[in-house]
Amino acid sequence: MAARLSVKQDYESLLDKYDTWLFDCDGVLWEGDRLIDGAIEVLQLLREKKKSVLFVTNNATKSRKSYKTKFDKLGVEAHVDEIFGSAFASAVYISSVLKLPKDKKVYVIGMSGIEEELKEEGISYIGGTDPADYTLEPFSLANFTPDPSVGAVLCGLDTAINYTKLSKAFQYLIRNPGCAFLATNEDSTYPAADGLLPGAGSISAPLRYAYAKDPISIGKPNGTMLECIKAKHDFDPKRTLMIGDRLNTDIQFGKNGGLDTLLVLTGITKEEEITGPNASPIIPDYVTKSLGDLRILKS
Ligand SMILES: C[C@H](OP(=O)(O)O)C(=O)O
Ligand SMILES: [Mg+2]
Repeated sequence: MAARLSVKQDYESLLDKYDTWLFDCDGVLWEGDRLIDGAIEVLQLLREKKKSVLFVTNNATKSRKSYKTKFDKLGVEAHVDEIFGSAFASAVYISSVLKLPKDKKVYVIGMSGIEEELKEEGISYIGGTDPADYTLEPFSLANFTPDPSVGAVLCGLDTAINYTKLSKAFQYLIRNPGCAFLATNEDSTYPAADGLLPGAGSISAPLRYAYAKDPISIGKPNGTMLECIKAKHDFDPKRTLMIGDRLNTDIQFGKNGGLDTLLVLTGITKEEEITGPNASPIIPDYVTKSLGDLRILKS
């Protein structure tokens, strides 16, 4: 059973036990552009205590650089090399694991975050935010000239998803058996400021249904993200805490990587998913209502 944190001593023992603190973003630090109450103070406190603070988000709509801008705007101290997004991890995967040849391209369903990270990694792409794909006109196969250099389809959260993008991605997959099918992440939902919206997994769902194959998913809970972090930061997994709001991504990610986990209830996971007859089998080590609860350490 997860330990419920409530009194100051509980939080003090976390401070003693963990040197590296990995933070999920949506639902932990913020909902959309609204900060979770107390998040700034808690992060400041951890830095004052010389803890290493890293941000690990499945949200691929932004690159690390754009996240830095968001952190700055919200008044939260963060540095680009502390930020790990699934757009970045996907670009690293394509170049280092898939080793997509330089003359090949990626067809992107997704937004500028993916494009910026692909560019940064020297990977060519088409689709994405290309205005030619922003159309509600019926898709015509007769008028479609596929780019023969497409060697991978990468699908992330795309708030302008349409039938043309899905059809092009599908064509690339079925025409070329060697074409890799990748997803930045598979979150079914996304915690926006005013409620839940479909997440990146809901964008790739029509494609995986049509293609009858699952994509390789890069983000949490899969290990690629942790590999990216390990490549840049030295940390002892036994003294590292993963803090998240979603059981099947954040908490499972921590478990897969041998990290302890803290669940907050300010995002996706609700109380009934961790207690009672319908509780999930994914059990975090600790639960607290909100990251802001750690402010008790200042009193
Ligand atoms: C919600 C999730 O972002 P995270 O919670 O990992 O920051 C996502 O955008 O799919
Ligand atoms: Mg989250």
